[in-house]
Amino acid sequence: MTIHAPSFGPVSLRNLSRGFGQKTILNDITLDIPRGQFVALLGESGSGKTTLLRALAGLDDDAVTQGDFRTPRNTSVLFQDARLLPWMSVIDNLTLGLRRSDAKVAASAMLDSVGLGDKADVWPATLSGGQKQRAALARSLLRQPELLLADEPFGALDALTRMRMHGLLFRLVERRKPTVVLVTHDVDEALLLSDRILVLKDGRIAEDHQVALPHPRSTGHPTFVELRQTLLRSLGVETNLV
Ligand SMILES: Nc1ncnc2c1ncn2[C@@H]1O[C@H](COP(=O)(O)OP(=O)(O)OP(=O)(O)O)[C@@H](O)[C@H]1O
Repeated sequence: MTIHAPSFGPVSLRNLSRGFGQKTILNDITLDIPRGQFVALLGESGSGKTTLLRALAGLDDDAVTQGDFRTPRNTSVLFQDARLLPWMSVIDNLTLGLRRSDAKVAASAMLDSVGLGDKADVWPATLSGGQKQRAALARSLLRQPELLLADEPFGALDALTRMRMHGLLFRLVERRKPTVVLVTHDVDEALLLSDRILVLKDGRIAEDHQVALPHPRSTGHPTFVELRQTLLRSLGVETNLV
């Protein structure tokens, strides 16, 4: 399936393929994402979501494209584990490698905005899982990325913390409007946050849904419920049991 977004955006790839051994994981994927769009990437386990994200992040030299492959230089990646360096304070983790004279001030402000203003000088090991992910999010956004790639960033968090993180991510992203690709297993997370939902299946983008619902979204909205059922069915979940 070839997907053309309304305008040529910061992410543009043509005929991306990737296999491991004899197994094709991504099969000729073509995708355009307009600037500032929030895209959620769904798919069953093993469908290739992380493989696609790694290719977009430029972390996979063996992903093959024919023709265009464009992503912004200023891209941040957020993983399921926070990947903070344990021997550096939280604020030093944020400013590491950041070349701007106001790095400390900007990092402090970013920590404030994720609710970790009082944790600047502590070791990462003293943070809870949710706090670590907030620090990782702060580190990513401090780079003011044009593209934020997030691979199940809330996957390891409990349900309540996850809900808080949804609100936080949405508010922070609204400020600067980077383009976002969020890999998730969670259909509600995709529906609550994104402008567009892609479903990866059999190596291809099998479905491409626009989510034209205003924010904040209600899980009870009829369009939400309908799209939720469609997506769950696509993911092989019996919706009458949900
Ligand atoms: N480095 C690798 N070597 C061999 N096979 C790999 C490698 N990386 C991924 N794969 C295989 O590619 C397929 C897709 O993996 P990928 O991690 O992209 O799926 P996913 O959709 O992100 O899965 P999940 O939702 O379970 O995280 C899987 O079958 C996986 O075993």
